[in-house]
Amino acid sequence: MSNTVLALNSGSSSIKFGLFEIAAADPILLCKGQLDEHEAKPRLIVRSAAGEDLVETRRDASDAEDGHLFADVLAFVEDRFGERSLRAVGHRIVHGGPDYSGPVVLTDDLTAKLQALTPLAPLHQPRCLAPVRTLAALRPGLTQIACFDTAFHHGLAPPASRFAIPRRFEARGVRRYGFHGLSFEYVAGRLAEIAPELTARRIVIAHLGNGASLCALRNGRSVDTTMGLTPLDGLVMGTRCGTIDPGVLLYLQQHENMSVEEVQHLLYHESGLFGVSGTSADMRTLLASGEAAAREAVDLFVFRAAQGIAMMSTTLEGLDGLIFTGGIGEHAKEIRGAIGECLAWMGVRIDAAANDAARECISRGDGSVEVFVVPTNEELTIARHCARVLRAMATPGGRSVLSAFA
Ligand SMILES: Nc1ncnc2c1ncn2[C@@H]1O[C@H](COP(=O)(O)OP(=O)(O)O)[C@@H](O)[C@H]1O
Ligand SMILES: CC(=O)OP(=O)(O)O
Ligand SMILES: [Mg+2]
Repeated sequence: MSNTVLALNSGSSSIKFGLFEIAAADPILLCKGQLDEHEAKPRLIVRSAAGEDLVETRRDASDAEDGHLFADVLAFVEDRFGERSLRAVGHRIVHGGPDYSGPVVLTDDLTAKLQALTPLAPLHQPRCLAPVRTLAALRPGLTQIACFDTAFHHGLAPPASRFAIPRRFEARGVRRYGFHGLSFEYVAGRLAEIAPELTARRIVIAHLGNGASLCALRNGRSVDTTMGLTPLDGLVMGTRCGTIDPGVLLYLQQHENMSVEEVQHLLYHESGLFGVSGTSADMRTLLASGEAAAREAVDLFVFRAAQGIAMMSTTLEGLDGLIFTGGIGEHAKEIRGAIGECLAWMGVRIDAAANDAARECISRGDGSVEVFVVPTNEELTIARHCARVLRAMATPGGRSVLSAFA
């Protein structure tokens, strides 16, 4: 019987998962899949590690709301790998607040505490926590582990972490937290494998997906990032505005008579690529569109990403490596190419043929910045975290679960 861990990556536009065998030094992917809850007939797809279709089920929307898709995932795992093979479920939890620098075992109390952070990540936190409750109801004894997007940025310090508001608010936790940490951690680890000579240099990772953020890395650690107290700050995103004059928020409330809830909805759901194009949040649709507004939305996305990379380079006092990841970063060669052009003055030179082919290294030899495309793997990061927590739990007289990650 294998010891397995199910890693759930609940994002703003999808729930992806991977099932991993955790006996070996590094977790081994057994199968992967996706839950599409927002389709008219919510769908579960499971594929083998090599990508062959294994299972596809559809449910009525009301069944999916009641967690039946998760019951289908458990049934698949138990059927295929044995009833007691599943040792834990690891969850991507977007906001961990100020306390967590690593993964922790979820309890009812912790789940409630994390739920209270919903106003700081309204698009994500409920979507991340709903499966925790569903799985606890389906398998009450099952160990569930929270793996935080914020944890990788735990070491952020002023000035990068500080907002220019009265200090009493910082003491209450109003500061830059940063997100996409599970992705940045994976990519930083992968970079250490593919270009070890770069790890001590000045690196920016661009996670460009439905949510998008940048991370400045020094010696493999996050020293700056574009998202803030919430995943609303920084780059232009699918439906989120990114950095905006805070006076706009006051204007909307004072002169457009919008309520706080309406402003929140506008900034999280109606802005970004969707708001500027007026048609779509999906980069594929916008790139294929002939409309001027779609082109302008893409141009704004590129402009702000390039500005952000220059800003992260200021924190690092230069730039030696730039890595693209996330759905857009991995697949949209037009966006990588356009960002590269905006940053030519900084020594970024993208090789058109390598970029078209999405090779691992896409920079030309005459530039001063090495540019890579690295597919992210948040599920593997979650599985690694879970394996460490389970090992620490299993060590007789060993360190506590929490101190093992300090
Ligand atoms: N071939 C492609 N060309 C351009 N954009 C793409 C392509 N494939 C995916 N994308 C973009 O990636 C986005 C999703 O990124 P992803 O990282 O998977 O999202 P999430 O933030 O939900 O994890 C989509 O909204 C789409 O705009
Ligand atoms: C934090 C965040 O923006 O996540 P996602 O890209 O999944 O929306
Ligand atoms: Mg994602």
